[in-house]
Amino acid sequence: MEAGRSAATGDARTKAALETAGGPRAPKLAGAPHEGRSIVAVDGLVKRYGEVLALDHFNLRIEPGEVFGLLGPNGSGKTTAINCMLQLLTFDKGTIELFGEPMRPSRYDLKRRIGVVPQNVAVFEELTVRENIDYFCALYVSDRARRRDLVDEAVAFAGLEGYERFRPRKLSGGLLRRLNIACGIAHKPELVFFDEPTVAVDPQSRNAILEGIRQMNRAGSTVVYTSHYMEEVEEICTRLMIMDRGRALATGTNAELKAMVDAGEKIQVDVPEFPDAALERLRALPHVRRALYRDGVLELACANGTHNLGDVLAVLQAFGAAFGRVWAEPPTLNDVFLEITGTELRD
Ligand SMILES: Nc1ncnc2c1ncn2[C@@H]1O[C@H](COP(=O)(O)OP(=O)(O)OP(=O)(O)O)[C@@H](O)[C@H]1O
Repeated sequence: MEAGRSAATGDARTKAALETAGGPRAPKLAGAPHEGRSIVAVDGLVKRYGEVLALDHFNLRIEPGEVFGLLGPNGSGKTTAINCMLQLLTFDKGTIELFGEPMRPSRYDLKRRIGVVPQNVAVFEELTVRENIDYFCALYVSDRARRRDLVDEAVAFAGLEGYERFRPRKLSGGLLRRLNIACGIAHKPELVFFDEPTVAVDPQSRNAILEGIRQMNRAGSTVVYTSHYMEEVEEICTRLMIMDRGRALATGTNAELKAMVDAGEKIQVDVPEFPDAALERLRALPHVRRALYRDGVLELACANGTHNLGDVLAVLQAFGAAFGRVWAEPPTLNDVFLEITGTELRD
């Protein structure tokens, strides 16, 4: 699902935010305890939309301080999982605890500690950038002076200085996305859900968004980040889950996931001429799993290691084989996904 300018309405977010904040007059509550407990704990979650099984006994644990990635192709259940956790959707089975407490639609004390950046841009067209941020911040923070500071900080955080008096329709797609983020995080939540925040944004805005998320995390927020872009998840997430068809397929750090499967480093070398004996020597290297030579290209699949390329080039040199372009690719999360599901993660 792609966010678009046509989706720029504050109504959806207001509903979510009011639900989340419990309204402007919701009581200010002291932080509930969650020391020593997962900040997110989901067990056996089942969600059906009629015939469609969107979440199939889904389990999840996220610890305080993590940038946790939910990575899966379109339709794998990422948004459904988030919306269930936020109690914006009812579900058929399972339990959800946030901050160590059972999450319920009426738990405004928990909802106030959460920020949500929804997949579809949801801001008010008739309000300026600053008014939009202030509006959403006011759902959580009633003190005007405090709010002024928070809005200033959110404007700076999202790189929206100079645009504060603009209405959303005057903003580029990337700036609109940044406004969407500023509206979701101005109240400085402890736990923030970002649902595919970089879909359809330019590279500059994308980098600003990812850097902003890192900063929030350094300042103490736990982040849940959904994406179908594996490069982004690899870049910013401390741990991640690969999802498909409503199920958690694998969870771990980048390195742990790659170590779980047989995916190794791929090496290709352009070699105009290559003797069979050299190919045999390559195949005898302990970390080389497969070596093929065809159409002037040497293709190797190696176990993960640090000296793969050096060892391969040393064999080429020993046989006096002249070589051209050299290309090496470490294993990617796509390889992990491919190995588990038999299909590509990329759309
Ligand atoms: N309101 C709905 N009614 C019926 N089916 C739905 C609805 N929302 C989602 N689904 C279905 O539930 C499954 C999970 O969808 P969901 O949007 O949670 O996936 P996603 O991983 O967030 O995908 P995307 O990246 O496209 O947003 C899909 O098969 C989707 O078609």
